[in-house]
Amino acid sequence: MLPTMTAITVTDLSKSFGAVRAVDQVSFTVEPGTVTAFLGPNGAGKTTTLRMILGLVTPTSGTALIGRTPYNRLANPITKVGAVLEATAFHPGLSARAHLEVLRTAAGLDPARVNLVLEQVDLTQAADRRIGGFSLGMRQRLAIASALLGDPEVLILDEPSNGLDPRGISWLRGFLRAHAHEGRAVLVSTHVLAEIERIANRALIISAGRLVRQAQLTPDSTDLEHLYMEATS
Ligand SMILES: Nc1ncnc2c1ncn2[C@@H]1O[C@H](COP(=O)(O)OP(=O)(O)OP(=O)(O)O)[C@@H](O)[C@H]1O
Repeated sequence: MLPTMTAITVTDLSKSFGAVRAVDQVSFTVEPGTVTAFLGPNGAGKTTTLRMILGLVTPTSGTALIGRTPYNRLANPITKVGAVLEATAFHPGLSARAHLEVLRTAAGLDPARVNLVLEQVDLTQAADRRIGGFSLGMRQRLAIASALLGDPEVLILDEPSNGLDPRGISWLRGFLRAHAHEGRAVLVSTHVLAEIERIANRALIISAGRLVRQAQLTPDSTDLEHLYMEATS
């Protein structure tokens, strides 16, 4: 287990875009050592919530804390929180290794981290190729490698299995489970219920901006699809 444990605490978080109430009074915690699935229909407010936790969207009201600190006030955020968001932009002319090296240098991390995360996401063979030539799955692996670079205690992933092949999805599942077993907190937004059901300890279901269900999950007894359909009907 890690020496310092960090959780995510979201309290009465709301965000309006003009007349659209994208997130409405949402409160939840993500405990260390767990995988929490963040589920909900298209447009329910998942990405907006994750972006508020990461300080990329300013809440209309409410708070989102990493441990006891808002993301934007963390001393060296890359070492606390790793994030994979939708449609990550990379410089197409850089190699995967160069991209990671830029991040590593900016954050003052150990040079050995680059090879380590490349290995973790199985991109070592492609490390010196231009990102412009990468497939969607390879970009997704690079986004995950970037999130892992600072060896963070909290992982926030928006649709991380997007573009991954079956081997990649299986790897991701094992990886997220292992990450939580080490005492880290994992919050993962997904539409692939069958995938997340096998590894999540907890589900948060959001619909039309409101948190409509929180449930503990057990691998054998929970029918996540049923829970989801019921909560979002
Ligand atoms: N920058 C923005 N400006 C205006 N409206 C926005 C903005 N970002 C999100 N919204 C709106 O907020 C609502 C929630 O969107 P959000 O992207 O958080 O949903 P989501 O649950 O992540 O959806 P999906 O599963 O389709 O990715 C939607 O109605 C969306 O149109």
